[in-house]
Amino acid sequence: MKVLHNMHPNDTKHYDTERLREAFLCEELFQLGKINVVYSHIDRLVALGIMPNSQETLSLDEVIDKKSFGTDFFLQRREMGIINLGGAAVIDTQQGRYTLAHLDALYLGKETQNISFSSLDTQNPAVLYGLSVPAHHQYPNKLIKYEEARKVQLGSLANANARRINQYLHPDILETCQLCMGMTELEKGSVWNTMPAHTHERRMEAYLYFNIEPDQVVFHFLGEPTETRHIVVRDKQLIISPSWSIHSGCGTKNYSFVWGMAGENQTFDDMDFIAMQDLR
Ligand SMILES: O=C(O)C(=O)C[C@H](O)C(=O)CO
Ligand SMILES: [Zn+2]
Repeated sequence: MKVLHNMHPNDTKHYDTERLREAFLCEELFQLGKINVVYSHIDRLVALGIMPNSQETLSLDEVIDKKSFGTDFFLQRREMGIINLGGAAVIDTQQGRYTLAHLDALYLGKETQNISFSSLDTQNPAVLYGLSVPAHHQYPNKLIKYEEARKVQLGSLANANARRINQYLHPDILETCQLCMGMTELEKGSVWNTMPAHTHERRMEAYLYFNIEPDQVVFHFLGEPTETRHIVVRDKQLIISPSWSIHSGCGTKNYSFVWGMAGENQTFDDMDFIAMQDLR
């Protein structure tokens, strides 16, 4: 399990490229036949990269032992959201079986047990991206199909930021303790996400970029609004963004990303927008 620590904005100003990448970026979350786990001390968010091949089932309990989390099983005191970025997947739990097509999502509430993952298509393995945070109430498990996610259209082609936000774990769709999760798709010809940039003091955020071709990159912008830095991000790489940091990106071509938030509130619009003239 990879562990990422908190960073202070005053320290971050002095980071060079390597140190920035170490603190904010996870380069290799997905490996065929494996479950990879990243533990961030920011709001105790855990990111999981789960890529079962069609021959074997991957069991969460085999990767996350009692010692790592101090509980009898992973979701004993946690909740989790999963979005499938690959081929069809089956997720089995003691409470039920769920089939996820490409871009479907699943919410697993506190106390869900015996979780395992398999791919249905030999040619096209499932690519399951999970986020988990502490939870103190049990809400029911729920499958959210891509079509059922709440759709919000933002930006314009003229500003190179036309994009669709798909909100899966959102208070209008289902109740969760704190986890919010969704996926943003940029239209062809649009390259900017989340600009004008914002922060939200009450929530941290994680961005998992995908649909980036091998010869393309996204420049992800982070830092305090007056002390911005960038990290070059490639396909299926993860950025962890503390609440004091902007989180925005500009690609060399259109791309998509999964965002997830945890913290004090679930009010999506509770953002402090940065005026363009204040960005530095
Ligand atoms: O493209 C966007 O804008 C986003 O996807 C914004 C994120 O959802 C976000 O930053 C929510 O706070
Ligand atoms: Zn945000």
